[in-house]
Amino acid sequence: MQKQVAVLGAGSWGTALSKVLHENGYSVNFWSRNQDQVDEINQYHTNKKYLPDSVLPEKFRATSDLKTAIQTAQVIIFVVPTKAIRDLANQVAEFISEPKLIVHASKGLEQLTHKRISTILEEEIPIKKRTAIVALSGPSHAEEVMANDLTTITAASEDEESAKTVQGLFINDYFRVYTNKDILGVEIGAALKNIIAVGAGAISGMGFGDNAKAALVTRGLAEITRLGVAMGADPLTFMGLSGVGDLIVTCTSPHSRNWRAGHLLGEGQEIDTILTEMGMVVEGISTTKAAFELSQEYNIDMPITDAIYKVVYEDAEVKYVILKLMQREGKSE
Ligand SMILES: NC(=O)C1=CN([C@@H]2O[C@H](COP(=O)(O)OP(=O)(O)OC[C@H]3O[C@@H](n4cnc5c(N)ncnc54)[C@H](OP(=O)(O)O)[C@@H]3O)[C@@H](O)[C@H]2O)C=CC1
Ligand SMILES: O=C(CO)COP(=O)(O)O
Repeated sequence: MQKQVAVLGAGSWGTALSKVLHENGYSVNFWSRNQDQVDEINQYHTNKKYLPDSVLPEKFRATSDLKTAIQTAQVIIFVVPTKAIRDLANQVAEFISEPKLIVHASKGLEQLTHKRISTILEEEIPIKKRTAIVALSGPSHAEEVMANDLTTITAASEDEESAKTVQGLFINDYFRVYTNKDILGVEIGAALKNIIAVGAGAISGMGFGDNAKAALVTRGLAEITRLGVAMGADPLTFMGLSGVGDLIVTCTSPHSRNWRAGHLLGEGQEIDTILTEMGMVVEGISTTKAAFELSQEYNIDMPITDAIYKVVYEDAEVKYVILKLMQREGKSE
């Protein structure tokens, strides 16, 4: 029997992933909570708010009926902002009558609990209602996937067979999927790279150049790895797609909302204004607080996260904290 896949969340990434699945021949229950958006997708084949320059395949359909989307699917993919995952998972669990493969493609840490997304899903979807949990992550701007630009990504799970199932769902000539057993490392890399991307945008907004960008990416990778390893991740995971790969893509591209938010911060705008005007999720802002608190809990030195925290949560001037980073005592690499 051909698999039916529910994709929950019709922002830019949910739309792009649904398009890949549709092109791979799967039946996609593409769910949005917004009926106007569902009507736009079904009638005009566009999703103007989130992907203004893209056109969707003509036969592609969306729905606002969550219950049917869940009940007719064998695989359920969550692609909503991290802060929406717990509540949505709780609703979804109500509709599950037989075990489903649970996947998520979101990148963040729950702000209050500091929990990873797979942990939230484990807590909200009872074990008898799921076969496994897989995280799908890697360097992948939705806009480029919509244009069939070449993309690589990783499917991470403690259950290797389920990771391979997800690999099989998505892999095609322009979208290459690897598997990885270290879901903890993959989720930590995915969440924390957004903080470094805010920093990369900020130094660009302040007018600094490529040397500064390279410094931030490299030292950002070092601090992400330090925390990830302390939490139990394999250090090599951070050399992969969800570590250095995603750092490169988000720290060097105006496609990245995290980079764009940082750029505006660097130009001197206020964070609240930036987030209101952006109208899309900027995960790095809430993850900064969770990562800052985790760095204290694990007693890990994370100077870049600390700097961004001071700007976003303590109103420090961005120029001041970036220059302070350079004035720290000399260290061994
Ligand atoms: N964009 C990208 O290129 C990539 C994004 N990601 C990750 O994917 C996740 C989603 O990002 P993205 O699609 O870009 O986000 P967007 O901001 O583009 O869209 C968010 C979507 O989630 C929906 N949503 C928000 N809150 C809720 C809720 N409480 N219940 C149901 N639906 C909700 C929004 O609906 P509404 O319009 O009604 O508010 C919207 O459809 C993030 O964690 C991001 O880091 C990962 C890889 C690439
Ligand atoms: O995660 C992404 C690309 O891999 C998208 O990053 P932004 O959320 O910053 O746009």
